[in-house]
Amino acid sequence: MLTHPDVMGVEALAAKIRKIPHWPQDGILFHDITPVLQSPQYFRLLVDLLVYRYMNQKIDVVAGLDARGFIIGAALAYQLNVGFVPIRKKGKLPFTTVSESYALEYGHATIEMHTDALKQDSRVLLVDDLVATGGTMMAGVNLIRRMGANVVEAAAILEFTDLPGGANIRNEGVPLFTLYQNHGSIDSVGE
Ligand SMILES: O=P(O)(O)OC[C@H]1O[C@H](OP(=O)(O)OP(=O)(O)O)[C@H](O)[C@@H]1O
Ligand SMILES: Nc1ncnc2[nH]cnc12
Repeated sequence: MLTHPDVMGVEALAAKIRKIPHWPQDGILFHDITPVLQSPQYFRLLVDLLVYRYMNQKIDVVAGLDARGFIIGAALAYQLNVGFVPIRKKGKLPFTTVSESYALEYGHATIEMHTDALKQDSRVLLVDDLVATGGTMMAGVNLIRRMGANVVEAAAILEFTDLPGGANIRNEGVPLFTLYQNHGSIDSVGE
């Protein structure tokens, strides 16, 4: 039985996220979650915090966003004892798909989901690592809703408060949960 994970550990978990200035392009402060994943202690804390939040929410399936949402989402689905649905970048899924295009902080993208991935009215938990502009998360929400399923919550480790992504998602009536909020997607280092 899971005991309540140490919520005080969230600050330390967030501090494990490595910041890389000007990557992949000038002006972006890239938030790299690989140090969290590499740490047995913090990867477990991350998954346990989310398991604890959703274990009594009657989640039918976890959907994860390509690519970092796969890592967190798959671990979460396993612990919640539900299936996992990958929402992939365009051109990767072999069966018939539904797709959504959206704008990113740096560029544009299209994501896709298999047309048979979700049952009508199913209760879906959507997972990614972070919300910047919110374009990716919102596109995932739209795909799930277009398949007639419900987004119980969209969840991520981190939300950038200097971008309107999180607010935009909530304004669309989507419940969004982020473990940590941080002002800092735009790099001021060396400017
Ligand atoms: O809120 P947004 O502005 O949409 O940005 C957030 C998205 O950007 C990153 O993924 P990316 O598209 O870089 O793909 P990756 O996971 O394959 O690196 C991140 O993992 C989120 O999915
Ligand atoms: N600043 C950032 N760091 C990591 N991933 C991102 N995706 C969009 N913006 C990002």
